[in-house]
Amino acid sequence: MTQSETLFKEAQKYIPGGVNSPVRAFKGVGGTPIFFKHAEGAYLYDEDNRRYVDFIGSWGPMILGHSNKLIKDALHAQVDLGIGYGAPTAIETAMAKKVCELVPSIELVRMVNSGTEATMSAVRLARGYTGRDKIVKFEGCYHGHVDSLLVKAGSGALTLGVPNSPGIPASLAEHTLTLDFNDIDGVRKVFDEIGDQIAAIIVEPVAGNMNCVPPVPGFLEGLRDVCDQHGTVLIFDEVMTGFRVSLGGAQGFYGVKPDLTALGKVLGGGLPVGAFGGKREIMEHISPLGPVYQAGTLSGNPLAMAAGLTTLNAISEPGFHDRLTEKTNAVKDGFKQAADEAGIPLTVQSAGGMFGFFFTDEPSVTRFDQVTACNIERFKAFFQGMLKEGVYLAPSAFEAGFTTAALTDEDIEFTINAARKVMKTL
Ligand SMILES: Cc1ncc(COP(=O)(O)O)c(C=O)c1O
Ligand SMILES: N[C@H](C=O)CCC(=O)O
Repeated sequence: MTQSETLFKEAQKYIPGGVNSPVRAFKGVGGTPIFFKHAEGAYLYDEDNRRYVDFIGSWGPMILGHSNKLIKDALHAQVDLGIGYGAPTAIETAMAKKVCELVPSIELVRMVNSGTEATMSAVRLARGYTGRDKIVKFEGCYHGHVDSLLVKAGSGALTLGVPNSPGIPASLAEHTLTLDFNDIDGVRKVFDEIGDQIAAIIVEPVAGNMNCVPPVPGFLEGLRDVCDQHGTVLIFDEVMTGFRVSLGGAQGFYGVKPDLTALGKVLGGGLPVGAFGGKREIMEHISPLGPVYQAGTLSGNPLAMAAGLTTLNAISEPGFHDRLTEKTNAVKDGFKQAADEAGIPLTVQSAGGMFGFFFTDEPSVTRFDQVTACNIERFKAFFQGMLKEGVYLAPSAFEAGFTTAALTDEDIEFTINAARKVMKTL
């Protein structure tokens, strides 16, 4: 037995399914999840001392790579000052200022502890602001495990076949309308009928929880237009895309301004952080300025702020995202070439520092039904083959992959050589 197998057996005695978040259980690919004990730069090291080139980066936050010295130093310095005070600190304001500078649609921002809290609070605010109950989301998009948003959801909910989770009252779910991602005509049709009842549209501007599906030209612009016409709040869930697709997130990359934005992942530099922010006029409805209640014992805690602000400063270095995108493109082109050489139909898509690959004949994947029609068995075999070769990809065909600044040319070459070898076995 490997150490991971032993540890997984023990974990299952005390933790549901042996994991603290479902996708980690490897149910989407089979086999035993790998237990890690150490990470450095582009690499993860498991309990059996095997090294893996990591393309998950703790599900996105580790954009600088693991155990980054700048972040470790910032954390050590903050620990010496105190771990948390439950009261205002200067670093929270510095963080909020930085977020507002990097994401110009955000005029006021509130820190929370996870992406889930960020989207949950943004939806509550949109409902409180408009006085309407209904919200629109898109099939295959995942916005955390928020009751109103776990309807036809992506990520682990899709991987495990429970996109509509039990435990959510029908009387709540009926306020969530789920439409097709990238279908602006479908959105317009619904808004023509009941637009005046819809509080918010929430969307992942690049869908990263049904693999990686960028918006088709006109989709995000169309959402902006529909929301303007109907007094509906447009929420971009940039928990995954924020500071990753570009320094200004997907909204900076595609040039469409939402009313509210949910952030997480990169924002916390690896610590548990989320945030929501946007137009001053809307954000002023949040407590204590306004009546929409929202709070958090550990919100804005100084350790998370130190790791997050250090990350945001580091990625603000000129050219950071160009270099990250180059790395992503090299991986993307390498996977495609490896597949072509082996005669395996593959489509690879990306946006900045995120990517996804689909075992399909379709030249591009823009719709949810195309995602689910892909060859999942081939994905599983590829995943397992790459794992054996020492490359750690997301353990589900419905998750995006992430590149980090720590990836070297040699790591990318190593990964592409592994892909060449594995593609030939599929
Ligand atoms: C787009 C998106 N929104 C929200 C979330 C929820 O974030 P968290 O897992 O930090 O609660 C995630 C990831 O889980 C995500 O990818
Ligand atoms: N797709 C999820 C977040 O982006 C994966 C993280 C998780 O749910 O554990």
